[in-house]
Amino acid sequence: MGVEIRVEGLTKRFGSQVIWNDVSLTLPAGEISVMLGPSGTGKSVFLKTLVGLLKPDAGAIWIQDRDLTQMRERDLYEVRKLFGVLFQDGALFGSMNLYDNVAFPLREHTKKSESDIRKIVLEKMDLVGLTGAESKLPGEISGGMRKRAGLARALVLDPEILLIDEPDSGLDPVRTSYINQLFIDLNAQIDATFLIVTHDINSTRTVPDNIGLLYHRHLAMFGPREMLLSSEEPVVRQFLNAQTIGPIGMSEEKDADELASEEGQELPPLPPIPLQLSTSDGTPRRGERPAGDWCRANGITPPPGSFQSQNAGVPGVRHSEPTPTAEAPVA
Ligand SMILES: Nc1ncnc2c1ncn2[C@@H]1O[C@H](COP(=O)(O)OP(=O)(O)OP(=O)(O)O)[C@@H](O)[C@H]1O
Repeated sequence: MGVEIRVEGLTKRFGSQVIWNDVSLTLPAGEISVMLGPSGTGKSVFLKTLVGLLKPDAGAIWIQDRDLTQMRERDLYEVRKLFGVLFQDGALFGSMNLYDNVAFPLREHTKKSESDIRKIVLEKMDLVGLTGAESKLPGEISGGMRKRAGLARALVLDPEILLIDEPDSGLDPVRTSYINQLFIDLNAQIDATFLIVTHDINSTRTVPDNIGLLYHRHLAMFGPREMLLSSEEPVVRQFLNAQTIGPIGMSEEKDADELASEEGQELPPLPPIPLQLSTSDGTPRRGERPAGDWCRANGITPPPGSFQSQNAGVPGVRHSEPTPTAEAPVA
């Protein structure tokens, strides 16, 4: 059973540099949320703060009625066991084979016997489609396989919360689709609360139950997928629809001259809201809602053509309904 995380008024600074200010949101238990934002807006810092690796300058992080920001190191150590974290590169030990990498947290944090460890490691490797690759070294496999090995390792302690930093960085579109499907299937199976940091708009439009956008040192918006995909708020609209017209420029904010030059230009229409990815075997997920539910409940007319396909509706989109399989190693 995943747990809810409630973030209240969180602020993080490094010296005089404010990373983000007064961030408040609730990651609903068992649901998949995505955090987006231009480079350098502090998405990774947000993940590290949630897991207690960085201390915020103000605010609270409530997990199971306890504020993580006020905990002593010993309690923090216990609470961290609720988390599984997948770092960008999988953070595998290069000299250990995949089996030993995945077994590592069990050997470090539990007193389980090697035969129990073996059962768990093989089960998690199977879950991420890596059966048979146990003896490979991280350097011998593709980036996608490394990420899945990192995911298996993040799963061995049966986390309630899974934090995933840019799972698609360095992956081609097909492998990104495989890993997206894997997240949906895993979420149904383990029912943990997922937070995924990504730059990939197509994944953002089809995978999560909720979307957040960090921009210009604050949380521009956080809410259900349909709310953000139908939003007319300029920053949200521009970012989620990968458009050039809007307040976001090449180096974060456009200046007054750049904005003035856009005056009178018509915004491209909002693309259709795609169907959300469903599990490969039809198993329902806790966060899943009927298509169009949020729009109906809030009296919003979705863009024409919405909820007709999983086409993400923005340039460069892929059509795919992948199922997880092993990938060929990259030479
Ligand atoms: N330990 C640290 N000490 C000082 N500054 C830091 C530290 N960690 C991150 N920063 C700064 O915080 C800002 C946000 O970094 P972060 O890596 O969280 O951004 P991001 O949104 O994840 O970027 P990207 O999308 O490019 O990965 C950057 O300016 C970075 O230099």
